[in-house]
Amino acid sequence: MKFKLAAQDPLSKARAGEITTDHGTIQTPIFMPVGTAGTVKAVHQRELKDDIKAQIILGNTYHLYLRPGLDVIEKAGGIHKFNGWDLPILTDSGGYQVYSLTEVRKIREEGVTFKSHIDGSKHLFTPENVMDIQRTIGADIIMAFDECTPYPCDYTYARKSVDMTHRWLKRCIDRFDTTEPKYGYSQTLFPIVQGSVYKDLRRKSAEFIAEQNREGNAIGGLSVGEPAEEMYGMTEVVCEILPQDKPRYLMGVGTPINILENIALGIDMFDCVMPTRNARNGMLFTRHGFINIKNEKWKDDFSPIDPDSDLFSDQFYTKAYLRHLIHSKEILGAQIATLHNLHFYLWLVKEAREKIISGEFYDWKNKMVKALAQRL
Ligand SMILES: CO[C@@H]1O[C@H](CNc2nc3cc4c(=O)[nH]c(N)nc4cc3[nH]2)[C@H]2OC(C)(C)O[C@@H]12
Repeated sequence: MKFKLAAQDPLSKARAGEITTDHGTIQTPIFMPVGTAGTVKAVHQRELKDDIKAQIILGNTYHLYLRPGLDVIEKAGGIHKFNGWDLPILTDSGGYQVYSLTEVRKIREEGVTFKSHIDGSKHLFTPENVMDIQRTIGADIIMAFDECTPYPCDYTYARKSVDMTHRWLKRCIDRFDTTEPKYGYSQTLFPIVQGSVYKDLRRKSAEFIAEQNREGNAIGGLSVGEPAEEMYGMTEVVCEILPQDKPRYLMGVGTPINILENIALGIDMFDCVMPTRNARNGMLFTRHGFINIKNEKWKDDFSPIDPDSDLFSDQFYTKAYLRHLIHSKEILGAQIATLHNLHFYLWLVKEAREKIISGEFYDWKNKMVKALAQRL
């Protein structure tokens, strides 16, 4: 994997770049639609590629390991062959999902035992087997096995947690660097900075992660309920330490405003369930603010969903019709709203990239953040 910086904003830490993988290039800043179980919910791969112009999507080790299972994915020839997405894929390592999805789990030095949220079967994830699992799934970028420190947590817990995450990282690196890709294309391992909301722990973790000299670095333990200002404070501290010449991935972020503020702090890659999950509930993001399409006010509004958008379905369908579909929990409603939000998120990061290159990012970002906060 290669990363080339194209431009840096003179008034902020924002940068524009390009990541090259064996499945294609990624223009950064980039938003990565979440396709947890091998599908971005309610959207076809063709729509993702041609209409939304997604450049990379996410899969999840925990979900894919449980269902359809590694045997099916291996027989298919890896995740790209299985789901038909032939552009880059990134898989999260499962640590977070075990923490957010399962009741019964035990975290030990060896790893994490957990019961499947699907059938209650018992499993063990260790740094070593999570590397093997991600080799078998076959994503282009894979994440280290870490503990996403819960929020809030006291300093002692956070310090112990980040130390364990660092010991687990060494085990991930040892395993990853002594195994080969299974399907003939290269894979890259990203380590993950932890440290909760404690600046000294964040600095210590960022320094340790930077020392590993991997091809990209992630920031975890955020977007877990902390106030946005705390998130920005930790991102700022970590980006001062992570190397300039490697992409920085802020996991699980976020709202359109979170994304713009973190681009200004030096983040290159984002993922979040918000545009897909909230779409299914009728929350639409636009450049003029956000719309709760279920609101009475849209009942007989026959204007296009988004007149500013070049997306077919944003022009073809009306707000009144989409409101009806969402109220009726019609599948087409989820499809139209999801297409709209993902198209908007990809437009937003593309617009940010162009403003960084033209040197206009700082003023544009401040104007856009004000607009995005409006309820329409
Ligand atoms: C705003 O959406 C809710 O917030 C969560 C996203 N926030 C998030 N922070 C993360 C941190 C880590 C981490 O430290 N390590 C690893 N390996 N992966 C991670 C994944 C993460 N995602 C979504 O997760 C749920 C589905 C609970 O609600 C969404």
